[in-house]
Amino acid sequence: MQEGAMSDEEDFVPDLVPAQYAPIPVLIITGCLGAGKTTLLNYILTEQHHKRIAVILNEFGEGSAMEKSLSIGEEGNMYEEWLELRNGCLCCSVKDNGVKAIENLMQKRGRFDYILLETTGLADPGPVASIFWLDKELGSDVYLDGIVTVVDAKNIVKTLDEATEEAMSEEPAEQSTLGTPARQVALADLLILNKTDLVTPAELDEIRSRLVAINGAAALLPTSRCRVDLDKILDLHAYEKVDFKRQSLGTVTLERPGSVRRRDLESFVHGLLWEKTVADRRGRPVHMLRMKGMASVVGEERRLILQAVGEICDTELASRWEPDEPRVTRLIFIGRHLDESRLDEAFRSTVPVVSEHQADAV
Ligand SMILES: Nc1nc2c(ncn2[C@@H]2O[C@H](COP(=O)(O)OP(=O)(O)OP(=O)(O)O)[C@@H](O)[C@H]2O)c(=O)[nH]1
Ligand SMILES: [Zn+2]
Repeated sequence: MQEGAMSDEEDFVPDLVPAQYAPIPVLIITGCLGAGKTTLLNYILTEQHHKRIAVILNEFGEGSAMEKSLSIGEEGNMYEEWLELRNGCLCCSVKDNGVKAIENLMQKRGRFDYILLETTGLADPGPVASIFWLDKELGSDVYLDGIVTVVDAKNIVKTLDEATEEAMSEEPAEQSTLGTPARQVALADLLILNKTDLVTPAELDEIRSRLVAINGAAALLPTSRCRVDLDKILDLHAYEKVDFKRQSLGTVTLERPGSVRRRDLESFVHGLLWEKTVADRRGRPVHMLRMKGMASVVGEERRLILQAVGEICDTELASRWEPDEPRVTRLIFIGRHLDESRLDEAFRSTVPVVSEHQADAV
């Protein structure tokens, strides 16, 4: 009830007070237990980043200095404690998925300009990521800058194999047979291949091809102790630009010059994600983990960005097309049972290219 009253009041505010704060980017850091997530956090915080960073820890592992320095709340309680870090950074630890922490963090607005959120090693990052689109109030405060998955080079092949076996024995037939480790890889915008000091160059090659087979769209940075160039991690803007350089087994891209109707595009995406209208040659419906897209929509000067994590989808208008920039629509899919020609066929038949003078038919 109070919340309702508050948002009513807020509705009047924009007329009187100019928007004071721009939405703050949130970077989700995920990866298996012990992969190096906290090492990455600590590294980012100690490097020069010219940002005031707020950190949200979603769990307590053993061992890391930062985690130890936080006292742990009672088991099962929603717990939150704030800690001032170097360079005016803030740190907070929570036992839930981090959304409540972000809401609370917003009360400290103005004291930070970037949020790092470390998920538990056992978690599928999908639900956390999609909350930024589902929760509209939260969505005006923060935006998802990207998902970084830290991979333990020493263990990843074994972890992927075991998790897939486990998932296959548990799940009923046509359900997701991808374990959490593979989902973490699939959802990544950036893969940090950590602990390269513990493997041979030949092993590294094998790991790379395993990762690329699951997610060929993510950038991949091999490293030790997460010492990566911060420019490659912070401000990813993974959901604003759509990069199509790579391709692989688990990744399909479709590209068509020209403009399309927004409603055609949406019905294609809905059919794909919800009605499962597209299947591979063996009749298995596409199991989409991630989709990113950028479209040129008739009658619209800005590019339309499409995003999906699992079945949750979001569209948003982004930057303007330059006057002489060729209009193009591109979609990238990461998932299973992806058959490029079937997808392309469905795309062509559902989303015809239309010319600008047909714009009134939108
Ligand atoms: N040899 C080696 N050890 C590393 C590297 N990166 C991190 N470690 C060690 O691996 C262990 C786990 O690192 P963390 O950063 O705590 O991993 P995490 O992903 O946060 O772990 P959880 O929060 O428990 O899931 C620590 O003992 C690190 O010092 C690396 O590149 N090489
Ligand atoms: Zn950790």
